[in-house]
Amino acid sequence: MTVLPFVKGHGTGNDFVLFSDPDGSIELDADRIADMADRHFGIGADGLIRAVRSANLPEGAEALREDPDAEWFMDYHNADGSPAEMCGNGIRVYVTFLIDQKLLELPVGETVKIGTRGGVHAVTRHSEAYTVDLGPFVVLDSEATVSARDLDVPRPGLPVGVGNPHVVVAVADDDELDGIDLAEAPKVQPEPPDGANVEFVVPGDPLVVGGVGRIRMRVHERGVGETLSCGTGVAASAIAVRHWAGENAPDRWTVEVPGGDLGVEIADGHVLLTGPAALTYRGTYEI
Ligand SMILES: N[C@@H](CCC[C@H](N)C(=O)O)C(=O)O
Repeated sequence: MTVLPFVKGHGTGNDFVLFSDPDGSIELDADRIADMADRHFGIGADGLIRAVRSANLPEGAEALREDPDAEWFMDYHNADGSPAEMCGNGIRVYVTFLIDQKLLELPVGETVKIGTRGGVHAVTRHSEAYTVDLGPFVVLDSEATVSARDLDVPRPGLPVGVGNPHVVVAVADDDELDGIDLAEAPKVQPEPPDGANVEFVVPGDPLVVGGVGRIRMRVHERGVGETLSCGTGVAASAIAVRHWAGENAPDRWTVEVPGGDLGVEIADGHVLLTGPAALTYRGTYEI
């Protein structure tokens, strides 16, 4: 039997189990990860993050080719055990974990490069939060149609890529947003080949206050279900609403999710996400 020490953490209520495996020697299959993430029979989390030195796994070697400074790789899996390219909330919690475990020194104001399946991302530490550069984004030309339980008719959705796939749907108002039942996965047509995270948004009224755009969002995450927050989903939502709003739309956005508020900035073709990260619990898990 192996006893695995783990830490739990969250970013605006999107929660993760994190453990350290610098040599990449701990093998966990999808079923085991799903067992650990189970909220009734396991530890419970939206995702599981393994801290591995990039040099010690094939995807990490690719990250090192992209940027030799990416010493650490965020090996991210959703609660159902599926791997994901990127997690905007998880990467802030991951950096907090590396600092906590004394695997990384990162004074306030400094930046670290982290390898992920979605490329290398720079994370900058502030006193109360982190900013992650999610890199360039894509707004796809193709329209999608999204239906969800308790949403009267299917709605148009905008496919947005921020390293992982998203489809963003605008709804009429707060009542409509709150009325959607996300216990069941929304259906996207045509079906995205690798699945998608689906965000439902209500643009603020007024949309812009003090030069900053405002959005409310709920999300159904691929491989998880409804979560209290999704960092890449927040970024995708700001990109979609900015796209719909046209030329005079701002570059800075505040997105309210059930777990709190996150900041988004679009600069030089990149999308930057700012938010908090916290470690909440330490334990051991027997394998
Ligand atoms: N919660 C994350 C996204 C996690 C991965 C996602 N479920 C996927 O499969 O793409 C975030 O904060 O970005």
